[in-house]
Amino acid sequence: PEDVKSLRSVINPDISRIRNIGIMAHIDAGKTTTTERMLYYSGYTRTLGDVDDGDTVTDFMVQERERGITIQSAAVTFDWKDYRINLIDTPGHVDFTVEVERCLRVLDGAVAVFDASAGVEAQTLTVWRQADKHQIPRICFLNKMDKNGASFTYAVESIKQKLKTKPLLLQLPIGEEKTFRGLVDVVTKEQIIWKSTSGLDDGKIFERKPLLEADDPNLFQELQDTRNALIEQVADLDDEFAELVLGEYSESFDLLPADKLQAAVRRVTLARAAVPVLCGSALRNKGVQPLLDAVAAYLPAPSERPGDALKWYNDDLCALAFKVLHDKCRGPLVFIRIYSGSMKPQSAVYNINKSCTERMSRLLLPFADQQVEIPSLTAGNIALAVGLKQSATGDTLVSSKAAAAAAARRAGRAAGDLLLAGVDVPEPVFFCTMEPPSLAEQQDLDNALSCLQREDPSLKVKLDPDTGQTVLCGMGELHIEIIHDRIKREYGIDTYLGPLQIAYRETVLNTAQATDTLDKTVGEKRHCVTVELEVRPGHARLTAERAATAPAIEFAAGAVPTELRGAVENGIANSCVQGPLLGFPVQGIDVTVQSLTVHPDTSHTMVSACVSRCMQKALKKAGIQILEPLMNLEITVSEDHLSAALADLAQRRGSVQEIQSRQDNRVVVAAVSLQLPNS
Ligand SMILES: Nc1nc2c(ncn2[C@@H]2O[C@H](COP(=O)(O)OP(=O)(O)OP(=O)(O)O)[C@@H](O)[C@H]2O)c(=O)[nH]1
Repeated sequence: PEDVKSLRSVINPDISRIRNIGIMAHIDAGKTTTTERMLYYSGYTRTLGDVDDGDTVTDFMVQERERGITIQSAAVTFDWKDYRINLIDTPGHVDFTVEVERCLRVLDGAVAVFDASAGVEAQTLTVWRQADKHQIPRICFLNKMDKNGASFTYAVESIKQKLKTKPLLLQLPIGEEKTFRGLVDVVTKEQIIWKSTSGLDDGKIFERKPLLEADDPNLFQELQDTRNALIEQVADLDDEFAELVLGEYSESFDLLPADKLQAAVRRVTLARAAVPVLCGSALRNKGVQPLLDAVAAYLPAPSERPGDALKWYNDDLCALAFKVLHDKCRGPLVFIRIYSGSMKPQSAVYNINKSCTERMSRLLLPFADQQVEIPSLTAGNIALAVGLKQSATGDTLVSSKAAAAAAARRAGRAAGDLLLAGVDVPEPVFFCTMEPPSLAEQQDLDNALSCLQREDPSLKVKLDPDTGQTVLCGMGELHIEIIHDRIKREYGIDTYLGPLQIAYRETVLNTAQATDTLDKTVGEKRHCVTVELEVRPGHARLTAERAATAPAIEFAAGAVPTELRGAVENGIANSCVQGPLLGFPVQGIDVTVQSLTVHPDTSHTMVSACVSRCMQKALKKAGIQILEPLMNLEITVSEDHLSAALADLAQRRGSVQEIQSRQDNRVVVAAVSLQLPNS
């Protein structure tokens, strides 16, 4: 049909016209619905997809359609007016924060979507902090203005309080809840009303006209007040604008041209001094087009973002692989963000992380639900490369080894240091065994798991040394379930999952000393070691950084010759792999090696073995404590259910940190040790 935009429009738009943005939100705030509407209004999809029917473009994995939540973040490209928008759909579930983090690295800006009846919720706070860390300018979209309980004022206040940011009100809603029907544009002083045409109510048609006092005196007054406050707020944050306001327009803000205000709001947003706030209802098809205008107007182009790649590489290629998908027919598809230079199909790239050269066959643009083959792509863009076999999520790609060396010289660093990003992966908290239906399928299973690990660095796969079974370690129950599901659907292996277990840790309660001697003659040689050591609770035991780290080791003065330190450290590390109580890793301990006596013929392996055995003794004597993973949670309940929720928390040994009020509801902020679903 003709009304679907030609997908072969501009391939390489001017960099100032590119917007690489993400949508971040609490689960169920309406991210998917908003994305769908964006694609629809920009002309790339013919029908309005509906999440509830499981028929959307971005939620393309089968499991996602069934579960109705977004797991894999997919990049989608579309054009809005003269802008190329690359949208990276970030997941909202807490099991997938690693995915969120990875996507944030390639974004230049973000839209935070909120449920206007709930304000800022827990997951948004987490993602918001991650975006702070990556210095990403944002705009806020208060969605669900049509919903019962929706409140613009409440949501704005919650943004101010919880996100500790300065909201810039660029719009006001016309009506609220059932009566929500349009917006006031505070910058241009216009009203935007969506027309209910008979039949198709898809929100494509709306009217924009100046809001006059006669239209609605109260709303008009509200607009005046909000606009004056906005102007003062922006003048406070931007000197150039302050000069203008204090000079030419000091008599009347009314005459201040919209484009001057807009330019100042843009500067303030890019400087991350404040955050524009817009509102609407994606489901009711209201507010999405102005949101797209705001993305173009206020969020940065790739060239407006800080970064060293351009400085290092000049016009040479420098790109980041930020996502790997495995496609049945085409093999691995690697999503790539280009920071400098350009890319061509049928060309070689050098992967700095893997120190290898690879060839890509084709280059695709992920236009809405179609992938369009392209002849080249320049800096600032996002593409899909076909044919890269080694590159994994987080790898840096450049044109050649020589180019990497040249860039390293310019940066005054080693080539291996010029990586764009490493992804910090938190320690997994759940694990379980996975078995193929027959031994013959073990190899296929291993292959499937290694593909999945390339896509998802938060999935860990181990071999149980005692049973030889494959063990999956993941971020949550849902994470492991989805991996299981994908192995069945995508690789055709119906695996058996053992019971889910929690990845506990062991630590010591007290200080204890132990000595041990190992005396063994192997062949001609006598190996003889005596060690004396002390273990005690690590002094930084309870801080988060320390939590996952290896023991801190000290050597008493003169006790251990330098050439044997490695062997002693190995012995200590080995003893911490499996704690003496339940066999979980030992962490949060300090060790002092007080003395070591070694017969001249003794091998390093024997030294390690003796130290390890001595450690086990000391650990047992020191008394072992099990550490449980803790989960922070937020429970929203009505007043009537508060006591029941608190009782349930108490039963689970949860600790309540705070009870807040949110409109008519109460919000319990608590920490609970992670428990198995049916325990
Ligand atoms: N009343 C109302 N409901 C909405 C609106 N937008 C979305 N919803 C509903 O909210 C629910 C969640 O919407 P989604 O778009 O799936 O939300 P999401 O943030 O993508 O959810 P996850 O992918 O699971 O994180 C669906 O039932 C939508 O129909 C809105 O503007 N108003």
